[in-house]
Amino acid sequence: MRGQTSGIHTIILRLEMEPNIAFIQIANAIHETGGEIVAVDTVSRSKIVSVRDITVSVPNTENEAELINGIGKVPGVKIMNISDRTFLMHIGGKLEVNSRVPIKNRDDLSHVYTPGVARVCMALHEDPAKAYSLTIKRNTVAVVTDGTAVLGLGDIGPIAAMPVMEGKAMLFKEMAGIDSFPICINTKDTEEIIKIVKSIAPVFGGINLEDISSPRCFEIEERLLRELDIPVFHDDQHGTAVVMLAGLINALKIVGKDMAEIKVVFSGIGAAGVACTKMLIEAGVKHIVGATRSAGILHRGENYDNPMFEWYSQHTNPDSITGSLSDAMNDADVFIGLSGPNVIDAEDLKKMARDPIVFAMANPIPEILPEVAEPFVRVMATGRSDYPNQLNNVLCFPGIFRGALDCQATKINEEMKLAAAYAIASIVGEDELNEQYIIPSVFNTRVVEIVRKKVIQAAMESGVARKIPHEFA
Ligand SMILES: NC(=O)C1=CN([C@@H]2O[C@H](COP(=O)(O)OP(=O)(O)OC[C@H]3O[C@@H](n4cnc5c(N)ncnc54)[C@H](O)[C@@H]3O)[C@@H](O)[C@H]2O)C=CC1
Ligand SMILES: CC(=O)C(=O)O
Ligand SMILES: [Mg+2]
Repeated sequence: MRGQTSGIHTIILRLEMEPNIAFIQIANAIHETGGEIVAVDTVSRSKIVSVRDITVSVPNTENEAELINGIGKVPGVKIMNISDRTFLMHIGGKLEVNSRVPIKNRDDLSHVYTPGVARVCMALHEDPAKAYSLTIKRNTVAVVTDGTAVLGLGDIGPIAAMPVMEGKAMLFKEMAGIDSFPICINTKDTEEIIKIVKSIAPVFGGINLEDISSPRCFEIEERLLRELDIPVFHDDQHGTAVVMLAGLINALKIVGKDMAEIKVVFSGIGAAGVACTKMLIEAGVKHIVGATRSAGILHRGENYDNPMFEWYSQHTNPDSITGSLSDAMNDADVFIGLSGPNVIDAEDLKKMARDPIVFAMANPIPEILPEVAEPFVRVMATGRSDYPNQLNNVLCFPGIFRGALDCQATKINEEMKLAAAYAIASIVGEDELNEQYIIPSVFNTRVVEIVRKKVIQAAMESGVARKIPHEFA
């Protein structure tokens, strides 16, 4: 069984072993504590001692402690070092900045820097639009957070948010060739965040807002959208909504149900939950019910302090049902979780209508683990990479920004988001579609290109493209 703590967790144990030790003793000690040997490398070997690196995947941190304890008890084996592969990959950070033009001599220097650079500065002073051809603006996106809703970890602050933001920047680069940089801001004040983002905007071709908690994230995005002329995209809202819709389009084909007929239950009415709800309403879903831990099912009969709960209660739950999340699950066709770990159980799934679809998308621990849910559901998806059907906004943000940057869109509008959702769904062919494959892999190299094309088309048709890429001319 895969662990709840953080998905695949790999450690490398450096062991010093006396020559008479049978490796099977070590393998047994690992196996007994739930570990799985991934690789064995011999570092050195002599008549007295041999040193080996054993790479082991462990289900969770408790098993790791047990495993180390177990190996420590094998006679003639000494643990020399334990390294955690995840941490090793973070040493020194995950990003660096490279220059695109070599500086080999004085002449190069005088072109890329002073005095030559001054002429370029003046050209930009006369015509700021040239920033798209003469600076990094054309291909650079800021990944902006205040660290208040980092994955499902909550308000862990801007420093602790950095590994996620560096990760997002890596994904922009690896998947779509977009340069991006983490901007982790040390304030939670809405006005201050808006002011900072507006101040840094000249450098960037787009702003990807990330892991900013609700309801502040809605105002921050709305204001920036109005006040900036470059795309501003809150990934946790719209990237998630695009990918969720893509998954649902395909899951509904499997169960033979229609958007207009289904009943959808949401857990978690935050940034992602609200945006996904809006997207489903746009896609024609009529029957949506949302529930939160504190307020239960949101309904018209109640007044809520949270403005988004108020909006939600007015725009969903047409039958004004009341009760808990568990009550909402009665006869639901689809459950969408964008909240926290283990909020539903098998009993809740048993109450659902035929062929339940469950998207338990909370990271890193879903609302219900697939191994618990699978006996009771037809289609199961999570946000994680270690289960089938990964519904994660990484399928959207690289391609949607690639498209927006390539046509110098002033914004990423609803038309572009819907186009991205249908583009992602279309990658899974009718002959390939099945319960375990409703959404393309994040490593499917066609995703970015297809999303890019459809997004550019939608931008052109909806009048927000400032440039027509040559293949569309
Ligand atoms: N798979 C994906 O691509 C994505 C997944 N997510 C996940 O969705 C969740 C929510 O993210 P955001 O909407 O950005 O955060 P948010 O802070 O805006 O909203 C969180 C919502 O979930 C509720 N919640 C939090 N912990 C809960 C718990 N233990 N039990 C029940 N309800 C709980 C909160 O009350 C709030 O309504 C996170 O776990 C996040 O990792 C978010 C974006 C993308
Ligand atoms: C995937 C993502 O953006 C999140 O869980 O916050
Ligand atoms: Mg996020």
